[in-house]
Amino acid sequence: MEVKGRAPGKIILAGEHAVVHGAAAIAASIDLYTEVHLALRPSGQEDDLLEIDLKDMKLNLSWPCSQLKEVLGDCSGDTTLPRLCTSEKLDLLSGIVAEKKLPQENIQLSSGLCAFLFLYTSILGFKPGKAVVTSELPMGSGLGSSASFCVALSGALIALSEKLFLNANEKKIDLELVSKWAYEGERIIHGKPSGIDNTVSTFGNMIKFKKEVTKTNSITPVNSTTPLKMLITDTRVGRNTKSLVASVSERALRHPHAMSSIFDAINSISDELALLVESPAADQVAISEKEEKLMELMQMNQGLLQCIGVSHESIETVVRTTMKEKLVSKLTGAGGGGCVLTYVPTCILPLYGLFCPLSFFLQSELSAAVTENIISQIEECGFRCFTVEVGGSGLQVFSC
Ligand SMILES: Nc1ncnc2c1ncn2[C@@H]1O[C@H](COP(=O)(O)OP(=O)(O)O)[C@@H](O)[C@H]1O
Ligand SMILES: C[C@@](O)(CCOP(=O)(O)O)CC(=O)O
Ligand SMILES: [Mg+2]
Repeated sequence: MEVKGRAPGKIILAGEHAVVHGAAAIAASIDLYTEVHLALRPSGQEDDLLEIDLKDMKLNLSWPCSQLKEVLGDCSGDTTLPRLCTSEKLDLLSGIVAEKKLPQENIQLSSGLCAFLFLYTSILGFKPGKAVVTSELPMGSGLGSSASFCVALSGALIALSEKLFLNANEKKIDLELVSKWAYEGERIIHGKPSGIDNTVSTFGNMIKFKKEVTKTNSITPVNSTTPLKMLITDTRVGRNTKSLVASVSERALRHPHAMSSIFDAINSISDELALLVESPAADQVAISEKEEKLMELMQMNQGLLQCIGVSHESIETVVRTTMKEKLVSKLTGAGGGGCVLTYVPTCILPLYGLFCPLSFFLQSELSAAVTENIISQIEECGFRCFTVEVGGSGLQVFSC
């Protein structure tokens, strides 16, 4: 039996990092995906391998299931109750991955491979199988590649374990369950994730997310009344979410009152942004007012992200370059390099202090010209720009 899981990456419009500390954040799925194709090997065959083929990295690794069983011990359990990977188990998994002596340029994949082995053996046990992984997302750059990998993989694993596509089984995939397993994978990669990335990758669209300690997380759909056009700049500066999240927590320990005020301010920005995105705007004047407010909120959020220490010279370069054209940018995801969002308003003229009741067609022509100009200036700095569709579908699982 073979299945394929496909899950999107994401952008965070407001609230990254603060969300780990209990503030609200707004995230939306984007139309860039990770796919995991999973096939079980027929039982009784000589090779009892568990194999992973990371196509984009041209990296193929395998482990005999008998060896995994010997090292990891019993992994069985109720698959409907996602389990935490204990630190003892993580040490065992890290040892198994370290034996493969990954080339230095791929060393950051170790945590992803530990997450793979943990999720596979926890959900399917030691059944021999093969996973083929491809992704359109730049890895480690703030667009949620780790979550989309964990969600696509968990979706495929649950579908296989529940034999979803066999014998006219009409049971639908349990998205809550997939998201919870993916969260356990994210924990291995991020250390202390909020859960926003696996949630938006699983369910898609745009959400307001707030982590709760004693009860279930609060997840509210945000229904945008206007399409949001985002330009993304990949600064190509590598960084690691786990260490950035840890550095913010350390700063919060050093300056608890100041940091908690910043998290509160970010919480208010997320609340306001969600209301704004959902508010109707009947005419060009209302639309342009709404867009200006949105840009102001993003600008304030970027300032606060700089305050908590997660901006970077490359991010500031993009912020300054777009500011020259009166557009606003903020980092997305963990920061420290990675990707930057630039909001491209539909009403460009009011930004230049001009108001003219131009037709929508002329406005969008102008907006395209301004965007092109900005892209060429940003790319001159050695960065890469692309646009994305915001708020599409979440996890999809297919039978192959
Ligand atoms: N397709 C993939 N295959 C294996 N591991 C992956 C894949 N995508 C992401 N990862 C893991 O996630 C890590 C990047 O996650 P992270 O630092 O959270 O950045 P982001 O989620 O923003 O891309 C990678 O270093 C790797 O360990
Ligand atoms: C910084 C954070 O808010 C988002 C991290 O996103 P990414 O892994 O950088 O795509 C962490 C989290 O919420 O888990
Ligand atoms: Mg991540």
